[in-house]
Amino acid sequence: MTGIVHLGLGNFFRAHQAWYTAEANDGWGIAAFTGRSPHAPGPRYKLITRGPETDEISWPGAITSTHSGLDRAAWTTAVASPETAIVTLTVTEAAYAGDDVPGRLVAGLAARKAANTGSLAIVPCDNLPGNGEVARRVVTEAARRTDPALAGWIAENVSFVSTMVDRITPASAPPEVVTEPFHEWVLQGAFPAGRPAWDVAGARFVEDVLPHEQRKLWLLNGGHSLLAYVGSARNLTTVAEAVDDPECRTLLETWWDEAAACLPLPAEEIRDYRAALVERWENARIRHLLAQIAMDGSQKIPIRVLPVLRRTRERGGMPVGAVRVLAAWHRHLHGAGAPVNDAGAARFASAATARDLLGELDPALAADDDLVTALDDELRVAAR
Ligand SMILES: NC(=O)c1ccc[n+]([C@@H]2O[C@H](COP(=O)([O-])OP(=O)(O)OC[C@H]3O[C@@H](n4cnc5c(N)ncnc54)[C@H](O)[C@@H]3O)[C@@H](O)[C@H]2O)c1
Ligand SMILES: O=P(O)(O)OC[C@@H](O)[C@@H](O)[C@H](O)[C@H](O)CO
Repeated sequence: MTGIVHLGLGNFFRAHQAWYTAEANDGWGIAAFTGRSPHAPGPRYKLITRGPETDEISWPGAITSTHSGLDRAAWTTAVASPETAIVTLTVTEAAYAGDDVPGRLVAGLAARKAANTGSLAIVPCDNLPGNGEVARRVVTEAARRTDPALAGWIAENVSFVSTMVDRITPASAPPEVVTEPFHEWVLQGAFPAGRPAWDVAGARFVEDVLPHEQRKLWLLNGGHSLLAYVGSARNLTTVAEAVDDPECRTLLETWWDEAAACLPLPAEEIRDYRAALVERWENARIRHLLAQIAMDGSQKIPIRVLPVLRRTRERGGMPVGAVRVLAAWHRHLHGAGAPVNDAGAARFASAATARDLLGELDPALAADDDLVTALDDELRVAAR
């Protein structure tokens, strides 16, 4: 049995969802489609689980076939197959803002409706808050534009599962995938046609994924973005270098204090998570490039940094850590540190003042004079 169709055949998928499925070892397999590449690499890959001192090698075997994402016929056939119960996605944050991925999902679901092969679950695994709800919205809107009856069928037959996914997996040369020992997967939502026993490998199925998602997106991903912009401007190359740099570390702790104050979680859980993050990031045998994390900041800053900034302002505080991340990101867009690799950057880069930059992010923030002054001061410091 195949059971799972995946879109976005990248390293994270191989180290995470494909690994969990292999560990479940209960007969499920994955037909995996590349996101954009016309050439599909083979299904076999070597997974190097890289601890601080040793490597563990495995060859997870859950991927049963691979296909080019440009092969629309293979895609619609796979989604429509009566064997398929789940569609998983790793297509980057930016893809949810475009037309291509929603369009492909709609084409697959239209074929499934026509084949009368029943309900299924769509499981996005990108670092987006409420990724299931985001997928539901963009897919439903795309379906409504072409076929309102299909939108109705989707509402009745497709479950959009929201997930928090975590396993640091830097870019590496295929067929080798390097990942860390730590892994986490928290899922909220129904699987109307069944699922693998991913819980065997530690996945958790919860009623409310939100606090897990906020913990990860703000502390881990927000911390990553901070290190990427501040650290690369200080000529550092990797996360391990940046977390050991006193200036980056002080700012990171300031940001973490601000984010922690906004998290609906017990203090000791947050303290342990922060300590574990430092340990994970200090693993210098994982070469995680700041330049990779710096990519697509226009998609990442609004979800990793702004929620904490807004909440802190609502309580009357001044989030100095968040403000410094915004200033470092703006400076990055003007040439400091890692190269700019972000199709959505232009409008933020051309913001000439602190008020303009905040206005591009959220007009309500641009009306906050104290925040504008704080960011203005930081932009001046950063420009020196
Ligand atoms: N790498 C990690 O440590 C990690 C951890 C947690 C979550 N994630 C999530 O997984 C995503 C993929 O990470 P990765 O490390 O595998 O990256 P990757 O670059 O190896 O893979 C990205 C995949 O997305 C596809 N893609 C990109 N843009 C697309 C588009 N517009 N339309 C369709 N497909 C598109 C690519 O073709 C590729 O298959 C990340 O963006 C992130 O949201 C990654
Ligand atoms: O993968 P991205 O580009 O969304 O973000 C870069 C990193 O912050 C991210 O990959 C983390 O390493 C990952 O989310 C850890 O699970």
